Formats: sequence, structure tokens, C-alpha cells
Amino acid sequence: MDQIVIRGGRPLKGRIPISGAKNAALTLMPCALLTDEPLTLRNLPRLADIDTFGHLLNNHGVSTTIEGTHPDEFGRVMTLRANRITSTVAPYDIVRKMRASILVLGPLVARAGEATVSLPGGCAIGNRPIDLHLKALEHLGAEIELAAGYVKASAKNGLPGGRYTFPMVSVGATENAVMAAVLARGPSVLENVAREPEIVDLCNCLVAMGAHIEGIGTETLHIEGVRDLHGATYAVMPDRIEAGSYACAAAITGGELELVGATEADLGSTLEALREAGVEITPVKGGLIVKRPGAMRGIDISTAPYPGFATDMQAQFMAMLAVAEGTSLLTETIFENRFMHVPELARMGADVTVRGRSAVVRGVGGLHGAQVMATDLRASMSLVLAGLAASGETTVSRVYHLDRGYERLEEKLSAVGADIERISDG
Ligand SMILES: CC(=O)N[C@H]1[C@@H](OP(=O)(O)OP(=O)(O)OC[C@H]2O[C@@H](n3ccc(=O)[nH]c3=O)[C@H](O)[C@@H]2O)O[C@H](CO)[C@@H](O)[C@@H]1O
Ligand SMILES: C=C(OP(=O)(O)O)C(=O)O
Repeated sequence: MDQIVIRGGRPLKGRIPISGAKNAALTLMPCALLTDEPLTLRNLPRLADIDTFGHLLNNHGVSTTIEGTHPDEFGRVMTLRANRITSTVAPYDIVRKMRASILVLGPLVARAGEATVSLPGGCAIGNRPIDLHLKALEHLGAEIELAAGYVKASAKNGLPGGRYTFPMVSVGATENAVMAAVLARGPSVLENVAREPEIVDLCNCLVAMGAHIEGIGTETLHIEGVRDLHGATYAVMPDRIEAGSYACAAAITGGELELVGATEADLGSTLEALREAGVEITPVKGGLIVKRPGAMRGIDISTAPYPGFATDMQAQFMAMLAVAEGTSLLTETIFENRFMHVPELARMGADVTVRGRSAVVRGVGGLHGAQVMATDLRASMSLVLAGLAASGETTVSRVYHLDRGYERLEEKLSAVGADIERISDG
């Protein structure tokens, strides 16, 4: 298995281009199932998850064509076309590789009248049930059956549409419900929906395809189903989690980075927390400059649905706050098992105590290099960040986690002065 080796202690300086957002791309790609016309997505990141989702869509009859972006450029242009749905079954072999596969359920039942999707199961960060996806589709008129590890949703005469109030905010369940409701026979109202920028990106793409959605970006969406959607060309939004991660890289190394393509609006609570910790953020044309002028101070953070502090940024902040002055309290309210980076950071000298859903981080003077193991995507990035700041050499194993969500990580970091390389096992 590949490893990443970092020799730390160098302040990072320069410009990092921010890629298209993984979590937006993973909900924009299944929109191709909603029309027989081509959907062209620009700024699609080159990531393992995108390839896996492409294979899943191929299995349903979607052709995927990648246009000739130069290999040195970031991002890709992909045209997806579902002339005909050739299979309504999402098999275990593909779904088990990626939880986001559940996002074909809504569009398939809306367009083809049925969908059978393997249950995605839990993952390292938590249990991650899909009950809200199923309840929402049921309220839109689908019949739901569970058997032998699969969920079957059917609506033989099309979905009638309906009203559903989510009992708790779920990004994926909102996405599935929205993608189903846009092709329903009648109107739908979805209340207490997720408001993440990726949901706004999804709705904007669907509107470009001819959907009628009101309330985009608010807690309530009014959707008037249409008979057909048409093709469109749409650019995936910049990845706010990648941008936030590199902002932490500037802060933890005491450097200065320009994050090209990052927007202040999407990064809201991440930037607030960085500023509170003593990091300077300056919006410039086309991006943000992140600089740490002096020592950082400890802060308290509690993860929450957007516009709250993103759970996908918690691990990276923990690495950064491990070297801040004073004590920080990090509370994880979204996933029950998202502190797996703690014992690994401790191997590098971090002083962290987990108490239930909270972690107390006592700032230490510095970290030292060690051999550490990545356990999930963002946990991996926290180890890379710690390695960039640590004295000596850090080796991060299981880097396939990073490949899910960070496009050409070593290349981007080397270009701003990091001493980082991938040791490939063949
Ligand atoms: C591909 C993608 O976009 N992934 C993101 C998405 O994941 P995902 O869409 O899986 O996350 P959700 O917003 O659905 O999960 C939020 C919480 O709701 C719970 N829940 C969710 C669905 C359900 O049917 N029942 C239920 O109980 C989950 O276990 C979790 O505790 O949003 C998360 C929260 O911002 C991010 O960390 C992930 O990076
Ligand atoms: C948890 C994440 O992704 P996923 O929902 O695809 O596991 C993430 O992006 O941090």
C-alpha cells in the first residue's frame, strides 16, 4: 500500500488551486439519471470517489465521456448521458466501496419507476443509517421494501410528490429527496432540509436542467415536478473542505497561502474559527489569502449542519489546535466515531483527551514525526497537517483514504514548499 512521507517544519508559501468539490460532484453526477440528454460537468475533481461513481452510473446505462483536459491541469470535464436506464440495480460490489452510491436511489425511482440499491452499511466514522432517505422517498409516494441487504423503491406510475419534514438534517437524504421530487407528477414540499453549499449547487444544476425549485439555500424547498428534464452544462463548485484543509496547512506551518478559487461565503464558519484562533484571512480577487502572523490560541468548536462548523473540518482543526497556545474543546455532534485521528496525533506528541463526544486539546510547543496510520479521509488529512508542522519525518500509511478526497495532494503541497513524497509499492 502507498505511503506518504513528509519531512516537516517548513512554512508553506505560494498559491494552491482549489479543485471541484467532491461532495458536490457526487450529487451532481447522479442527476444524469434524470434525463436522456447529456449532462456535462466541468471542474470535476480527479478523485477515486468520482471514478467509483462513474462505474456505478455505467452499470445503470449512463455513458461517461471525459474530454481532453491536459493531464497537468486540475479537474476534468465529463459528459454523462443516460439515453436509457439499462439496470435499476446498484449492486453490493460497487455500493460497498462508497456510501454516496445511495444517491442513485432517488433519481432511479423518479425516472425508471424502480430502484434496488444495496444497503451501504456503516463506515469508520459511524453507523450512518439511511432511514431518512427512505422516509422522504416514501412521503413522495415510493413504496419501500427491505430484503436481503437491499432496499427496493418503486413507483410504477411515477412518483406523485408529497410533503416531508426531516426530523433531523441530512445532506444525503435531502439530495435523494430533491432528485426524486423534480420528476414527480405533482408538487412537493421538503422541510428542515440541509442547506450545505453542495445542496445549493445540486439545486442550481437541476434548475439549469429545467427543474422548478423554490427556496434554494433555505430550510424549505418547494418543488414543482416536471415531466422531463433536459441536458445542461454545469461547473462543480470549489471544494470548501479542501480549501479549509489547506487554510489549516498555512496556519499550522506559520506560512502564507493563496487559495485560488476559495470563496468566503462557502467557508463561513471555518473562516470564523480560523480568525478566532488568530489566523488572518484576506479575501482577494479569485480567492483567499491565509496567513498566520503570530501564535495561535485555543478555541472551542462544536460541529453542526451548515451554516455551523463542518464535521468534515474537525480532524484538521484538531491537528492545528494541537500546537496552539492554551486549551481547545472540540465537540463532534454529527458522527459518533469521528475521533480516530486522536491516538495517531498522540503518537506525534499531541495532548488530547476524549470525553464522550468531546475532545480536550491542550496545546503543546511542537509535534514530532512518527509512523501513523490513516483511518478515514479527513483523519488522514489531519495527520498530513501534523506532519507538515512536525520536526523530523512522518510516514502516513493507508493513503488511499486521501485519494478519495484530495486531488493531487503531494503535488499541490510540494509546489508551496512542502517536503512530501508518495512511496508507491508498485
Ligand atoms: C458524500 C457527502 O456529501 N458526504 C457528506 C454528507 O454525508 P451524509 O449525507 O452521509 O451525511 P448526513 O448529513 O446524512 O448525516 C448527518 C447525520 O444524520 C444521520 N442520518 C443520516 C441519514 C439517515 O437516513 N439517517 C440518519 O440518522 C447520520 O448518521 C449522521 O449522524 O454530509 C456529512 C455531514 O455534513 C459529511 O460529513 C459528508 O462528507
Ligand atoms: C465523510 C466524508 O465523505 P463520505 O460521506 O463520502 O464518506 C467526507 O468527505 O469527509
